[in-house]
Order: sequence, then structure tokens, then C-alpha cells
Amino acid sequence: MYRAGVLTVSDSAAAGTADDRGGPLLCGLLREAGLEVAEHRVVPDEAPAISAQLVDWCDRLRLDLVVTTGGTGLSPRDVTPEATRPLLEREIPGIAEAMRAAGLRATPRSMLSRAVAGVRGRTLVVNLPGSPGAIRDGMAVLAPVLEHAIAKIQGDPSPCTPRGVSPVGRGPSAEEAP
Ligand SMILES: Nc1ncnc2c1ncn2[C@@H]1O[C@H](COP(=O)(O)OP(=O)(O)OP(=O)(O)O)[C@@H](O)[C@H]1O
Ligand SMILES: Nc1nc2c(c(=O)[nH]1)N[C@H]1C(S)=C(S)[C@@H](COP(=O)(O)O)O[C@H]1N2
Repeated sequence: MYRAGVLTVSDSAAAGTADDRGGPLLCGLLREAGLEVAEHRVVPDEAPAISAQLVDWCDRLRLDLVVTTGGTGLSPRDVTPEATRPLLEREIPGIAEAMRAAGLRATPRSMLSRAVAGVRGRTLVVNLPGSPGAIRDGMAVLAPVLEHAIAKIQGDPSPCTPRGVSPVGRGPSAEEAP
């Protein structure tokens, strides 16, 4: 079973002045998607704190997946993408693009998230926005590709057969037709 870490990035949750609703929600959705949630921490919107946690989870604990929530927006304190991007060896722009695109169905503000996703070592790292709605929408996009993405990052040599994957926004391709 793949092991995940959940990092809530929120000044108010870290200070204890607001409940962290996003972190526990995200943990539950990851478990529903079949992952073990090995770590869950809350840090303030401070780049050094975010970076240190990501490096520890990717390099020391060698988690398969790290998902952050919060701090991806336009407030001056929002620095999660800036803290994440330099740590990535390869970006996966399609993940962040797909989550922003899907979120537009719920709110045009989806385009205001600057979330990034990518690979560090054997770990898939994904930023999500902080609101519970954004977490639900983001996980609906992410969950169907998680296992395949992690397997490929970790060197699974098997061919990428499209079978069993429901395409986003289209019918089956000729290749998939019976
Ligand atoms: N951990 C969380 N649990 C519940 N709601 C959250 C959480 N983090 C953010 N939100 C909500 O997401 C929306 C976006 O807020 P904002 O951009 O200010 O958040 P943030 O930088 O992610 O976190 P914060 O403001 O707590 O430092 C707000 O409505 C906020 O209440
Ligand atoms: N699907 C979805 N995406 C969303 C939202 C949402 O409610 N649903 N909120 C947006 C808003 S209002 C902001 S400001 C940005 C960044 O949020 P963050 O700073 O909490 O990361 O995410 C956006 N992405």
C-alpha cells in the first residue's frame, strides 16, 4: 500500500485560531483512494517550514505521495508553490492544469490557485488549495491517476494501457474500442 503525507499550510490552523478542516478531509479522501496516510502536519505559511517538511518526507521517509493543502493563492503570505517548485526534479504541469480546469466548474476562482505538482526522488508531490471544496474537487481529479503515476515514478516498466481508465471529457478512443 502506498504511503502518503498530508501537509496543511495555514497560518490560522498552525496558530490554533481556526480548525484545520482541510487536512483531515484530505487524509480521509486519500484513505478512500487506497493509500495509507503515514504523516499529517500543520505548518504556517512560511517557505522554510514548508520546504523542510517536504524534504524530510521525500528524502528521509521516502513517502510515495506528499499532498499539501493551502497557501497556493494570491495573498502576500501564500508561498506554497514557491516553496515546492525548487524541490521538484521534474514538474508535472498536467496535474495542476487538470485540477484548475475541473475546479472551474465549481468556481471561476479555481484559476487563482498557483498550485504545482511534480516528482522528487520516488515521491509524487502535489499542491492543493486550502478550502474543503477545492480539496474535494482536486482529489476527484487526482485519485484516478495516483496509483499509475506513483508506479511510473518508481520505475514500473509495464506499458501504459488505457484500459480501465475513464477518459476526462471524451468517449473511448479507437484504440480502446472493443
Ligand atoms: N486548513 C483549512 N481548513 C479549512 N479551511 C481552510 C483551510 N485553509 C484554508 N481554508 C479556507 O480556504 C479559503 C482560502 O483562504 P486563504 O487563501 O486565506 O488560505 P490559506 O493561505 O490556504 O490558509 P490561511 O488563511 O488559514 O493561512 C478560506 O475560505 C479559508 O477559510
Ligand atoms: N476547485 C476549487 N478550486 C479552488 C477553490 C475552490 O473553492 N474550489 N478556491 C479558489 C480560491 S478562492 C483561491 S484563493 C485559490 C487558492 O487557495 P489557497 O490559498 O487556500 O491555496 O484556490 C482556488 N481554487
